[in-house]
Amino acid sequence: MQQDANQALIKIAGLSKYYGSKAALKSVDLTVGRGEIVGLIGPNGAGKSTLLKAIMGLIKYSGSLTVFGQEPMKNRTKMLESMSYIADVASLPGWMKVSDMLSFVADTHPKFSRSRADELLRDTPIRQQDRIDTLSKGMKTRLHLIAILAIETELLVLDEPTLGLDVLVRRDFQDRLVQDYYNRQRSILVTTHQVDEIESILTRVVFIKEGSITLDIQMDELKTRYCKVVSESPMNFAGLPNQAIYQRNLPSKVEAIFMDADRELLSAHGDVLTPSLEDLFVATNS
Ligand SMILES: Nc1ncnc2c1ncn2[C@@H]1O[C@H](COP(=O)(O)OP(=O)(O)OP(=O)(O)O)[C@@H](O)[C@H]1O
Repeated sequence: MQQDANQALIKIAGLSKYYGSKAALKSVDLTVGRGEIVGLIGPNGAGKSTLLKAIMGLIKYSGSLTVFGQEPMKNRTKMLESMSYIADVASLPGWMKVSDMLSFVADTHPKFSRSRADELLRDTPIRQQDRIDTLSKGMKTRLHLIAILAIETELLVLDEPTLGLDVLVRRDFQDRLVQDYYNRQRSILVTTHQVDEIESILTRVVFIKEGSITLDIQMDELKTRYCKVVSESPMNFAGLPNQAIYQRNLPSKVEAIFMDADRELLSAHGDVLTPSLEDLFVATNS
């Protein structure tokens, strides 16, 4: 499924998903293009996993959804040749040895590189002869990520990929993702609650809340449109053309987040900084 460079890999319009009378997704529109690393960020129960499952053709939905121009539920096998997915619950066969599991993936996935997997594995304490059920929870997740990283697909869909991993391994995984992205022009759609850690590798962020997308913005644009004012004394923004979208009063300082505000006017009130993704997430979900 080779596509031309400008074609959207994922195209979603008016996507809704109901569980009984409960709406998990409400008319979601989202397009993911080639070379993008998109972070799908939202509070618990926002609909992130549901959206990824729809993209993977694992659940029924209403609305329009194509991946590589195909409907996932109808062309799942073909679609999986060009994309890889890791769910938030790692499920590897515990009775297998690591080497057998990698051989199994090699036999079943045409784009799996066994030599790449072996190379990645050498940087970990996991040995080829280890039985999977003797590995710690974090090591199992790590093995799963290695298997996924060694599949050379154009699109990676990752649901909470680093859950349960220590900070060193999380950082290593993110660095490898970026290397792959720059080297191979892959696209990545990733959900995570580790907002602050993922921030540096994203090109775009999508906030989702109660089944609806509340913000969809390139990281560069986010840095120019939003700012954070920090002051050690109480701030009074009365009279400013833009009011803060969020204010946090701490014992030692006051922080306020603004959108499309005049930074020069704000500088009279405190230090004007670029908000972190976490700041923005809290501001838009409070
Ligand atoms: N199989 C299901 N049956 C009924 N309701 C479901 C099912 N799966 C998800 N939901 C509901 O749909 C909503 C969205 O769930 P989803 O798992 O997509 O959230 P999420 O953003 O991934 O949350 P988290 O960050 O906690 O993993 C929630 O209200 C959830 O209870």
